Amino acid sequence: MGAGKTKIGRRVARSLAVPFVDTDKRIVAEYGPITGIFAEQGEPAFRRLERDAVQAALAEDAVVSLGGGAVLHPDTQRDLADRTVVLLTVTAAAVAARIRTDKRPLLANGTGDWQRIYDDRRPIYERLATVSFDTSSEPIERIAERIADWARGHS
Ligand SMILES: Nc1ncnc2c1ncn2[C@@H]1O[C@H](COP(=O)(O)OP(=O)(O)OP(=O)(O)O)[C@@H](O)[C@H]1O
Ligand SMILES: O=C(O)C1=C[C@@H](O)[C@@H](O)[C@H](O)C1
Ligand SMILES: [Mg+2]
Repeated sequence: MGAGKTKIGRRVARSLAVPFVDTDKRIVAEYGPITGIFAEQGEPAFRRLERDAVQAALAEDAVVSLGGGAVLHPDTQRDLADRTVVLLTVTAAAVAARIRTDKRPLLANGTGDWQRIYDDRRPIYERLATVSFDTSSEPIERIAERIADWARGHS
């Protein structure tokens, strides 16, 4: 969470001249704020909606930014196994300055939870990643350009 998937993903897509899809934004557009979905229906319900959004997005020819927990779904793990997956990492110190916790229900108790969640998920993120970029200390535009350059060389 807060690594820059949405902001950097959008710029990577623009640089590669392909469409951009953010699965969180699609869910919000259809069902309203994520905090409300978590509060009213619970996390498992959110994960089901998210899985549907991810499946639809991965059928498109696009740069897709996933929600931070999308990879928890086993079907998404399977789908990503043969895709180009860019892992964005960030240090706890850098993310503390970025995250507005009120928009992220899983961080309602503060950024201390961020590290715990990251540590829990790290093996999944790293297993699925084709390549990894750290976003802690460079501007968004610069990181996006490095990723787009990598992608052009990779395909
Ligand atoms: N390299 C960067 N340098 C400084 N600020 C950044 C950088 N990347 C992202 N940010 C800022 O951090 C915040 C979170 O970025 P963004 O929403 O893109 O993260 P995310 O990975 O999509 O998070 P989530 O998992 O919650 O969807 C934004 O306010 C963004 O402007
Ligand atoms: O890391 C997570 O589990 C989440 C990250 C966000 O992108 C949203 O999908 C939601 O707040 C849950
Ligand atoms: Mg995002």
